[in-house]
Amino acid sequence: MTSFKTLDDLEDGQRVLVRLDLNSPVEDGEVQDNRRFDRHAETVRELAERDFRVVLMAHQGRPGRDTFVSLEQHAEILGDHVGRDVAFVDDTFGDRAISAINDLEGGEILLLENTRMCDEELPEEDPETKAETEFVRALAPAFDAYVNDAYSAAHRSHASLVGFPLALPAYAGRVMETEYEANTAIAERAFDGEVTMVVGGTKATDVIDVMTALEDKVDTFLLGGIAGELFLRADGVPVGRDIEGMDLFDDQWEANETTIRSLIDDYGDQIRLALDLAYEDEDDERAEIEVGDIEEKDRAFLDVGSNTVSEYAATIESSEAVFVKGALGLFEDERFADGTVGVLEAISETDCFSVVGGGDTSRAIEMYGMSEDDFGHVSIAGGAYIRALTGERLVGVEVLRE
Ligand SMILES: Nc1ncnc2c1ncn2[C@@H]1O[C@H](COP(=O)(O)OP(=O)(O)O)[C@@H](O)[C@H]1O
Ligand SMILES: O=C(OP(=O)(O)O)[C@H](O)COP(=O)(O)O
Repeated sequence: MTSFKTLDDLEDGQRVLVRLDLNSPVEDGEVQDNRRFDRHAETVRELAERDFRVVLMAHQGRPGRDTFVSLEQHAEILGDHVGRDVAFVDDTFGDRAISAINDLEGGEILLLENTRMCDEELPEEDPETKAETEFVRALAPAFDAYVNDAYSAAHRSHASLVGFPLALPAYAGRVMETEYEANTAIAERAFDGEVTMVVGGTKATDVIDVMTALEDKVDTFLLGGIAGELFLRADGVPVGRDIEGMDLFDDQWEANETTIRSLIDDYGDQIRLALDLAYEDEDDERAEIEVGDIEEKDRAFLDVGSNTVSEYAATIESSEAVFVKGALGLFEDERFADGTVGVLEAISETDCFSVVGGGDTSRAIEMYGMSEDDFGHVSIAGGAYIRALTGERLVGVEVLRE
């Protein structure tokens, strides 16, 4: 279904430059292990086992932010996942990088420094301009082939993602292949039965964009999270009060009220809203209330209620395909995880085709002891996943296809 070349098309024994997305949370300067390392390790291991000289590029954070750090720690974490040494050189494309690349033997792995430490990486420019940068012109001649595995960064027109494919024969890595296929399935595949989409999380515009793009493809949207509350408010329920320190409702309501109302008017039959909601009572316990009994906007709701979970689970059970974007509640707090965990468990127990995306939502899978193997695909992409769902083409994928 794709027209890009994959690792199956690579001739053995070459010098390959591989772009990964190891962008990770950083706490007190310490890079946190996460599933991006685990997934990319498969591509890296395969290349090393096939005796390629493997040179890796990746980014971390953005200049000016606390998360903008060296990739030295990433080399160690990735090495643990690959089961082989991953050497590191603190240079992106200068003499030290070139010399470390030239010293590699077949089967050895080297990670270059954070691509965003190179001035030419970040400005969003077209692939032709990126291919002319000194970064690409200096590094490309040291390689026979370029592999892009960084699906989750493929919406960025940065040199390491779009410049090299014009300078070298270009291939998709295993993560790129799998993510592309799963995340475009909703737009490109025809399913025999019902297609259901669970939408929640904190960003109303993401939810609106997905619903607008997919109203022809999805039979039922199950709403929750902050986005679901904004739809309930449009439906006349007095909800949408922030918990202290958060500012999630009023600006989003102002910016999106008209669109939400017209979505309800146009596609009301496809949209299911919570029947009940959960909140924290005076004893700090989870309590629930039917939506019809809410009279005033006097408290923050942090999850959908148990009747909603049962209803949503029943819809999931009779679906042929289920896609998830966004959490149904504040699942990081165990008291308010029932909605998110309930729908994920329902998906994991049926044999429907399923894709779970969005960085935060997919974290709930391991937090609550579920297994990734029980889902069709768990995406490691955030922004790129949303773009794929809404039919937007990803520039990093397009250059590989060309
Ligand atoms: N009612 C709610 N109140 C506060 N936070 C919520 C609520 N519902 C969902 N969330 C939060 O939404 C986050 C996920 O939002 P978002 O970033 O939009 O989705 P994702 O990261 O899955 O793409 C979760 O971390 C969750 O805590
Ligand atoms: O983590 C990433 O995106 P995501 O947070 O949307 O999943 C990518 O590495 C892109 O990073 P960027 O959003 O700093 O360009």
